[in-house]
Amino acid sequence: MLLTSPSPSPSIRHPHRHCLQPSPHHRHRRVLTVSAAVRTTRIHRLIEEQGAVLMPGCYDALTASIVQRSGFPAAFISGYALSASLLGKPDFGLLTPPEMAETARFVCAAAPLIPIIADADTGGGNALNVQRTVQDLIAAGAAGCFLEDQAWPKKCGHMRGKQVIPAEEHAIKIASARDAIGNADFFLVARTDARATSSKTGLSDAISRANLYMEAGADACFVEAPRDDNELKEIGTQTCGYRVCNMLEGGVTPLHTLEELKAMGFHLIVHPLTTLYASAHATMDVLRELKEKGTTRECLHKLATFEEFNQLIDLESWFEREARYSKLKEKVEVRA
Ligand SMILES: C[C@](O)(C(=O)O)[C@H](CC(=O)O)C(=O)O
Ligand SMILES: [Mg+2]
Repeated sequence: MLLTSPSPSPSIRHPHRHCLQPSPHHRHRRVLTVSAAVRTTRIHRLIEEQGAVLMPGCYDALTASIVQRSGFPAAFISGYALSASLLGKPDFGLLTPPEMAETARFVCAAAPLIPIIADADTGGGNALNVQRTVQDLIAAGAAGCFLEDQAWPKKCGHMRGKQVIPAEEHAIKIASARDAIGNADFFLVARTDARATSSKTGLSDAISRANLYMEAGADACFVEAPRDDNELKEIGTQTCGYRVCNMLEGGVTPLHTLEELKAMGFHLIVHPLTTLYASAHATMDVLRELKEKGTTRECLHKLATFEEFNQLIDLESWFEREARYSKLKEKVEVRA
């Protein structure tokens, strides 16, 4: 045993946690084994209650607050969407972990009622960088993170030209993330991008990596970019632990409903780019019209109204607060 994690607090056991049967997909050398005791976090509890959890992506306080108000039980801060919204750049390894942690602080404060998982990309370097990244996300209020095995600089999982680091190296990063988490309420998703590295062996390599990362201490695994339903089903039966599925509109994986994916064995269903694409589409549409016609008079139905938007950001509660402190000021002035 190379590394062990601190003993987690005793908690509920669940059937998906470990592969009890040796599987052909356990072909990587076991470099480390962490404690098999079971952890529980907000995300574990949600999965146990709902079976499968639908998690839209967000990229700022406003989108996070809309996700919460729309009644979703959890959200995901997408690296792709943050790279686009903060930098105006593609998901090409340009976004840094401190930028993600800083955004996570605003996002988590804006949607305090739901757990929010942040995209940690590759963790910013080796096992030590991973620990700083994880601790910054915990301090920001995030409920978990995705940590992927791409080589830096990484790329969006559905783009060409991705490379992965050796499986054992990523397993060590997962174990170091587990150590950094300690007893914090933080859910660790190990992602592998190995499916894209070979059309012949990519899927089985990805599955075997996912299982190795589960042994190293992840709470869930995420095989990125399966190509069809057969691949989804194979991942849903051959990987251990809870499973993440990524529903990217326009990506390489067919889109499915929550219920369909639940039946295939998935537990966290992420729609990372739905809010980003919806707002980009709506903005382009309305600006095209403004440019053409010189006014928005005829497309007001495409915009939130002044009242709607003020409601969204809870304006009334700020007027109430203002009034409360004005009254207090009057009282203080009368006494003086
Ligand atoms: C999930 C993801 O990591 C993200 O940053 O949102 C991206 C987006 C996507 O392509 O779906 C990824 O998969 O790399
Ligand atoms: Mg990402």
